Amino acid sequence: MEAVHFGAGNIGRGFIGYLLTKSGYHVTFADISAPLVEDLNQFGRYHVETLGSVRKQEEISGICAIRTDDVETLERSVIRADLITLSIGANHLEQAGKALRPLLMARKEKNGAARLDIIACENALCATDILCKALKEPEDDEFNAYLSETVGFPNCAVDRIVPNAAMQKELPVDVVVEDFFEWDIESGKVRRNREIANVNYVENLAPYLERKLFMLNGAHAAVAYLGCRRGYRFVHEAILDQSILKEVHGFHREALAALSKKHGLSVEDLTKYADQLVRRFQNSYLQDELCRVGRDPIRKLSNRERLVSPLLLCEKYRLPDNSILKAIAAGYTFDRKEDAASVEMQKCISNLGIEGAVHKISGLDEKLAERVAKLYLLLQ
Ligand SMILES: NC(=O)c1ccc[n+]([C@@H]2O[C@H](COP(=O)([O-])OP(=O)(O)OC[C@H]3O[C@@H](n4cnc5c(N)ncnc54)[C@H](O)[C@@H]3O)[C@@H](O)[C@H]2O)c1
Ligand SMILES: O=P(O)(O)OC[C@@H](O)[C@@H](O)[C@H](O)[C@H](O)CO
Repeated sequence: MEAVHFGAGNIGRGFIGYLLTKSGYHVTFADISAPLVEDLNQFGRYHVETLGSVRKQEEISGICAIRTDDVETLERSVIRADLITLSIGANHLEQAGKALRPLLMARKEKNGAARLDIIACENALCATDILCKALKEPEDDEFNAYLSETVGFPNCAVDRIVPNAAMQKELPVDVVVEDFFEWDIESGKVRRNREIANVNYVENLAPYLERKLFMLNGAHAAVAYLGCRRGYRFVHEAILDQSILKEVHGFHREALAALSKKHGLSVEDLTKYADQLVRRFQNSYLQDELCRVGRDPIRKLSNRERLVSPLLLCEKYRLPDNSILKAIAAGYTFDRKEDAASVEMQKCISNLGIEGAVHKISGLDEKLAERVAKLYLLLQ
């Protein structure tokens, strides 16, 4: 089985490429970064080092890589692929969909009968749907019919903490990961790849996806933004701070009450899930930097994302929401010169004031924007 994976970054190498190779796929990475592609081709392998109380190193071999601007080579790989996956960042999906369209048109001509699945493995609600929408050509019924009949577009939830590796690496393309992983894929939309090892194929993805995005990524963002305020560098340091831990517990209580109400999930199971998340955040071996976890605050603070979505669910069910609001307020204080979105967000706050910025970026109404603004001022 042939897989093409777009985005040979942390999660691409540390989780998707890792699991697909272990499931017997030959993985070809496609990336915009020329040096990364060169390194992957030079070594043809990399190590995945699991960091925790037990350490282990595994070698992933037999892989290769293509630059996304090497369109001819990429087209050949897309034509023969059984599976295409992506982890390039949710913001890049639209552009990637447009770039993938001519490659799939070529596949339709040369290998049109072969089934294929395309799965976007990003932290976003229904990332594959975003890609699929960008791929379709409004004027081309024949191409759209080909996609509908032959290509599966399952959404998924993807979970493994893969930080930027701080330690000395044997190869420049080696990655470090935590022990835990979970990949939930929408089973009804799969056309071909039904046996990826250790994947949880589920009929109804929404509870899994929202649980992961709200409880892991939402609380992770809260740790990052509150932790940066207090001058911490790493997730495991920030979560040791009792005042931050208290906010994380509060965030989890609020988000899990809303998730339980919406999806009928048991509070007890969600509480166990939350406890496990805190233990994962406490993993000091990972050396996961708060600036990675908080990166791109405009995306994280937007409307259909990890912080505002659970807030709106709490509003809908009239549930307590103060810790989620506090995490959002802390998000607006994120100010890192190296993070372009944080610079843009700070400019937006200077131009519109905090309430105006919250309205623009998070799409919150006057009442909620005012509550965020009050908490934001308290954090200053
Ligand atoms: N790192 C994690 O812990 C983790 C876990 C779960 C999900 N994710 C999600 O996975 C995605 C990637 O995150 P990451 O941490 O691996 O980031 P990363 O920056 O390490 O990797 C992203 C890679 O995508 C490449 N890229 C960007 N645009 C591209 C394009 N159009 N075509 C091909 N390659 C492109 C970049 O060059 C880079 O190598 C994000 O959506 C993130 O939210 C990350
Ligand atoms: O990747 P982001 O920027 O959407 O979010 C940062 C982290 O919360 C995220 O990468 C987690 O480490 C990951 O989602 C764990 O599965």
